[in-house]
Amino acid sequence: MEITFYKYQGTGNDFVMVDDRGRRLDEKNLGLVRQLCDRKFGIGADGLILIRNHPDFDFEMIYFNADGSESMCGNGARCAVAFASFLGIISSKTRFLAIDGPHEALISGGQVELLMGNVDTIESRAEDFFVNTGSPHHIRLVEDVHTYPVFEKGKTIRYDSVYSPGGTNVNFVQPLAEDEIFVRTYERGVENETLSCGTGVTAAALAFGSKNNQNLIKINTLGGKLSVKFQMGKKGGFDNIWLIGPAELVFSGKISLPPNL
Ligand SMILES: N[C@@H](CCC[C@H](N)C(=O)O)C(=O)O
Repeated sequence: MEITFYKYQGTGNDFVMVDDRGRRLDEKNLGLVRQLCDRKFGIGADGLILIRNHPDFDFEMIYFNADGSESMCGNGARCAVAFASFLGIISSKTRFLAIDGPHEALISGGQVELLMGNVDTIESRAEDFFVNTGSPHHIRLVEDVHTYPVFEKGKTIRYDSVYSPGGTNVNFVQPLAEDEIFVRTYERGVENETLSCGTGVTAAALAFGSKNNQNLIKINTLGGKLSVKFQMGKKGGFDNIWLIGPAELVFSGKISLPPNL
């Protein structure tokens, strides 16, 4: 079978996108997901995204990590909105469905503003924090994120028994100003550091912003800049959480799948 694919990136978090409105791909075929995301034997990406029709929404985003596991992906969702716009499914505004529920988004000049799900609470974990922003995120504040051993420490926390069996993503956050942070993330499902993680920087912004009483946080990642704005509720929750940043088509092509897939 031949598949037409589109490669997108959002602050260096990269995704293979497939217009699967014709339902040609079997989402249970994890071998296929891994093959497409493999950087040596496939196209190469942190994740695969299928765009499908949905009766109640503009489209549905199905997201897979490179290892075939499913989760919510903030950067992937921003790229999916850019892809849906490219395909002519949406214009400047959309309402779509992801694994964690409905989302809204705005797109203009390559920037996508994504409304994230509400967050009820930030949990303390000794000196660290845990926040679920559609996917699970452990947050640790560090003094110098550039020299921090993100892979080694991230992998250890990702497999900590407190997060078993699902595991967690792990974010290391260096404060730069009272409203600005640098974030590096070890992502489960990629099992490595990625250049940026949208749900991760959102979790980091909520934890950092609530500590500093700021509701608009500038974010730096290895792959570029994002921002997160939100409202803090009286009961320790957060709503109106927007993840804002660029999403870009890098290239497109066709791939012939081996017969065993
Ligand atoms: N890169 C993503 C997060 C993808 C999901 C994560 N790896 C998980 O398994 O929870 C983002 O931009 O949010």
